[in-house]
Amino acid sequence: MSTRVASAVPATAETTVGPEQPAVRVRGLRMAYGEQEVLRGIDLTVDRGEIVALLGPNGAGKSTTIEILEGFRLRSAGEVSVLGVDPAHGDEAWRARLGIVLQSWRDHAKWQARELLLHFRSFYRPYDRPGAAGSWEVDDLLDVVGLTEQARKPIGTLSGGQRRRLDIAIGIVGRPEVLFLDEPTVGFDPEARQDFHELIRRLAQERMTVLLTTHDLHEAEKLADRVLILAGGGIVAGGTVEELSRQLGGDAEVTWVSAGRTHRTRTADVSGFVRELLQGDGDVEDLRVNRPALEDIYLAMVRDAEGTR
Ligand SMILES: Nc1ncnc2c1ncn2[C@@H]1O[C@H](COP(=O)(O)OP(=O)(O)OP(=O)(O)O)[C@@H](O)[C@H]1O
Repeated sequence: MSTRVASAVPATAETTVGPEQPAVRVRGLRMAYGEQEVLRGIDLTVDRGEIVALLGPNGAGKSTTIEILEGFRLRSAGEVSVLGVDPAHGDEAWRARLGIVLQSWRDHAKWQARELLLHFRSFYRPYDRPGAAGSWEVDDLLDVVGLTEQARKPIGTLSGGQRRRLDIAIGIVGRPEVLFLDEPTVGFDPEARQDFHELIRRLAQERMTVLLTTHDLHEAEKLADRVLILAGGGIVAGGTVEELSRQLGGDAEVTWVSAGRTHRTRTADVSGFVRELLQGDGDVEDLRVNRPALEDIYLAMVRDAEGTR
């Protein structure tokens, strides 16, 4: 757990976050490490109960962004609010409303999973609110993350995927309102990945807000309501995966052969174009439509954004 950070960032007024207010709101966020400017003024909003994936290449600033939101790192400039509080000034009661799963985490290899969860739960118990579900019963939580059999095993004997599930259990033991996950499924096999996606979706149905980072476009596609692509110091695109596909890869390539010659054109309106083509006088053979894969579009966009830095 991090210690609280002192801040040069002016405090913003604390507000109560109602259902209509976003869980996370960021405006003009900038971050420099010495001379290196990593974030150049990013804006993002995450609504209550939403699952948002922050996608981007190595070094894009994904961890930096969520560490600022968690209150672990002080920003250079910009406005940030998480559950109505500026993270640079968040107190322990605010911190108890967040869940955090870092990229890697190590504990003493001889501790047992159940013991460790009981220990972490004791930090959250004082902040359980009357009438609310409160922090998890540890045995229920072990069951939910699929670690019942490993409950009393030393942590050092867990596999990589089991260790990651324990990290996630630690992150959610206080039943957070907002959960930050930094590359949560690294080391998971496909089955564990699918279980994890189901778990996160189930938690989001209970109005938990999730902001996760990933390199994996397929993971973002499977899990997130919305994807934000961070590259070159800014959010270069955002939306649902379908919106991104339309926004970024709207033009499909249509090829066909007519009178022995191959023709090629790009269009956003494939059906309209093909209808007109087929209604025309010429013969049309070997008609093909190619849409670029989302992955190719993503890679091209990241290359563009990095090229303009
Ligand atoms: N404490 C630090 N001091 C100096 N530079 C840092 C520090 N932390 C991160 N950086 C630099 O900031 C940039 C962004 O790093 P960050 O870890 O936020 O990126 P990321 O998108 O999470 O990358 P990855 O996908 O590899 O985890 C990198 O160039 C990194 O070297």
